[in-house]
Amino acid sequence: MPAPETVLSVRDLAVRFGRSGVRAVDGVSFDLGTERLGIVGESGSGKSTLGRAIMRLLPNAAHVEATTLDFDGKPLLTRPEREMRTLRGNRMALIMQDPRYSLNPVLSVGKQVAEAALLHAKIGKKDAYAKAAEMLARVRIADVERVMGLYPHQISGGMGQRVMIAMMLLAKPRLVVADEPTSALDVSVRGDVLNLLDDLVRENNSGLMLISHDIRMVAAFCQRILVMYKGRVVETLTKLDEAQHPYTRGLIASMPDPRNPVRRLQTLDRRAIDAMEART
Ligand SMILES: Nc1ncnc2c1ncn2[C@@H]1O[C@H](COP(=O)(O)OP(=O)(O)OP(=O)(O)O)[C@@H](O)[C@H]1O
Repeated sequence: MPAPETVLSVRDLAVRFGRSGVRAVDGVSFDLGTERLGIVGESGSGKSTLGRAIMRLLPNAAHVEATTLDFDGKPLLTRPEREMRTLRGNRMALIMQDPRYSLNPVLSVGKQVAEAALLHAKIGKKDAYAKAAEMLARVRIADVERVMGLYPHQISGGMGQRVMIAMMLLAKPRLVVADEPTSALDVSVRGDVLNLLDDLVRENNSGLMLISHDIRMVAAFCQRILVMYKGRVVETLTKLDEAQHPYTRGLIASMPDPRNPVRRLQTLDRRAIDAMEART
């Protein structure tokens, strides 16, 4: 029986696309507590597939297997889709790269945050708009009245992520999966969005999976990092200078270092990485 603070328990999770397809996720195991866990890897390493498998949001062509995939101590893989929909709207939340795809395009920002308030804050219609305005101010949107009247296509990516986080402050999810939540944003607002995400998970005692290709950003924000290569976890780190695997070192060397921006970036030495993987 997992400890009460275990949000998610994953053992031997594997995902295949198509009958004979390669394993996009291959034997991944980890526990997530009420912590910030980073999932990093290059493009195609299986990060998003892992996040979506946990949310049960993969297309039908995906075959998902695991010896354990428990959320709050209960198995996820056998839950009916109806239950999953309820879970996703309440206890589990997904933040994607472009928030405009997660927001309802035909509802104004004010209306959709007010609907979230009606659903989760157990208040009447009259108070829902006031609550929505309060939440939008909490995510540091300055001109709340104006923004409430806008539609998702009229707001910036950074504003969209703030609106998503405002709705999650109402839903109080136990698990937040954030898949590249800042990669489409201007550098100037990335830090603000990460800080809001931090407030969200701290306030609700949630577990956070932060998926990103940017190992430096993840290391600055998360307490633990799983490094993925070809669907497998090759290394778990708490700090970048613990990295032993040539792939992890390659990922670090291939990302710009804000303290040393003129350094020449390296490319991955795939021969060394594959030789190391063949030994394990
Ligand atoms: N719907 C799908 N059908 C078939 N193959 C897929 C599907 N989704 C992902 N894959 C494959 O699974 C592997 C892992 O992809 P995934 O998107 O999880 O990687 P990623 O690390 O998140 O990369 P990126 O950062 O580019 O999104 C890739 O080889 C990809 O082509």
